[in-house]
Parts: sequence; structure tokens; C-alpha cells
Amino acid sequence: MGMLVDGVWTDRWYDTAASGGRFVRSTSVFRRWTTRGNAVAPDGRPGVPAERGRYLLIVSHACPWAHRTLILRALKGLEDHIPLAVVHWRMLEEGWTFEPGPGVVPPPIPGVTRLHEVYTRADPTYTGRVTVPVLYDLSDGTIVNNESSEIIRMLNGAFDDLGALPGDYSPEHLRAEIDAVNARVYDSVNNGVYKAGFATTQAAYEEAVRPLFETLDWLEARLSTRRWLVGDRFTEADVRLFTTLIRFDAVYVGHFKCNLRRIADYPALSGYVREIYQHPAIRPIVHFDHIKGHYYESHRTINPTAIVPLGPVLDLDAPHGRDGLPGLRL
Ligand SMILES: N[C@@H](CCC(=O)N[C@@H](CS)C(=O)NCC(=O)O)C(=O)O
Repeated sequence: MGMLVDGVWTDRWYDTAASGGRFVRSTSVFRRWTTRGNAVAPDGRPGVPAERGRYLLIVSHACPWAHRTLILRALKGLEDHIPLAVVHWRMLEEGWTFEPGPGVVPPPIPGVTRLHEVYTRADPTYTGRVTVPVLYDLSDGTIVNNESSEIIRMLNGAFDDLGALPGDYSPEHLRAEIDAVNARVYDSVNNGVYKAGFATTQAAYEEAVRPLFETLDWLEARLSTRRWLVGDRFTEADVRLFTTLIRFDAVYVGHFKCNLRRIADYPALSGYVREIYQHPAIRPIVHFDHIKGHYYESHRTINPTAIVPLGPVLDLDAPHGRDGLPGLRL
């Protein structure tokens, strides 16, 4: 684990001492947008045009943030438009690498064996964390964007004139509610598990775990009477919740000590996770070997032996039982 300082790789763990034992996530730095044709980006700046084969998506199959982008790429049928590079699940002194291993796909960028080299190609004096996902512009040799919440919105619409599958996962008329649900889910669930897991004081840990389970209880109630989080259809809000929930019992309960309850103890949440998992485009992009291998083998301050537990035994193929709830099929 490390970061770049003025373009130089430095091996260092998160500095929680400066924040009372709390894990504080840094803000993503590369924030340009890929847009349809010459459309202006949502931030008002000129976008970089969507083109088949121009952009490389660099992911870890372990990472819930990268997983969001893989799901949008699959649902929109963009596999032939946006090639993929996949890092090794183990993230140690060199950060993410393309060291050979099952499921690892190196990027077609000559001389690059570690993710931090992609960042310094884009900005030789970059200071900051070296994270996945990354949307990389192969023709300009630079990073377009490394913020998953923005990359999924690009994949949702920017390639629609170039043969993407139909489907709008962030429809305008639901946007305000999607944003509101995302805000709560991000802070207490998506990032909440990390705040609990990386906390280095009892108080910081408890400060994260309590709101995490309050929000899970709220989500359980919400998803008991409706099929999806917002409106009558599967949206980006569901994608963003799913990638945390699918990792929860396998990793966050044990490794991150988020153990007041398991997802298996919540009937609605567990049916909801199974329904999404069972979708034919999604099941092939859930890789439990990378997920479990990454967390248990990479975070040596939390799990010094790097032993990966064999369990839990999860039956994600059991019937989801959600057909009777109001909402369209995914
Ligand atoms: N805000 C970013 C967060 C991405 C992120 O934190 N990814 C993790 C993997 S799950 C990572 O690459 N961490 C490496 C590090 O922090 O050094 C996003 O949503 O895209």
C-alpha cells in the first residue's frame, strides 16, 4: 500500500493518526468526462468524445468502486467498445500491479507493470492515491477519470450512439431521488464499511458501525415492499448498493468487523442481492477469489497472517423470491 508524492512512489499506509483513528477517503483527481459526440460535460467543460476502442477501463475485481463500472459496462454491452485491464488482487508495497495471476489482464501500454506507472504517465508530478477504477485514454496516453460515480454515468449514456444496449440507469426524472439515496448509502454503507475496517481507535470504529447498521435496517424496510431502491426499475442506486452488499458476508463481517448482523440475516436484502447476482450479465463479473484474496492478503495491519478464510458458505443461487414485489424485472 502506498501513494505517489510528486510522481515518486512511496510505500505508506493510511495516516489515521492525524484524524483521531478515522479513515478519511481522498477525493479523486482526474475528473474529465467522456461524452456523446462533442457534448459539453456535466461540469461545463468540453468532454472527450466517446469512441469505440479509445478508452481502457482499468479495474480490480476485488474493488466495490471498480465493480460499479464493470456492471454498467456489462449492462450497456460495452465490452467491445471499452477494453479492460485487470490488476492482481494482492495490493502490497507496490500498490496495484499487473503481476501475472488468474484473471489478471495487463494493459496494452508498453512498459507498464504497476498501476502507479499509469498515473505517472498521465501526470509525471501526480501526488495522491493510486486507485481503481481508471478510465484511460489510449490515444492521448492520459487518465480521463478515476472516480467511479462519474465513470458509471459516462458509460450509462455516452456510448448510446455507437451501439450501446438500450437502458438508462440514471433517468433524469429519478435523478434527485437517486442522488439522495446514493448520498446516504455512500456515507454509511459503501464508505461506512471502510471507515469501520480501517479505523484505528475503538471510538472511530463504533462511529462507523452504528450508522452502517442503521442504514442497513432502513434499506431492509425499504426493500421489503419494493423491488428496487428508486422508482419502479433497477437504477444506478442499486448498482452502488449491490457492490458493497455482495462483499458483505464474505469480507466485511469478518475482516472489517461489521458484524452486528450479516446480510443473510436480512430477508429482503439477501433476496435483493441474489436477484442482482443471478442476472446473466452480472454473475460472470463477480469474482470471489479476487474479492476475498484482496482484502485478507493485502491489509496486513488488519490480518497479519494473510490467511484467507474458507467460508462463509453462501448460496447465491437460491431463489430470490422477489417476483411478486412492485417493480420491473432487471
Ligand atoms: N472514489 C474512488 C475510490 C476508489 C478506491 O478507493 N479504490 C480502492 C480499491 S477498492 C483503491 O484503489 N485503493 C488504493 C489506495 O487507496 O491506495 C472511486 O469511487 O472511484
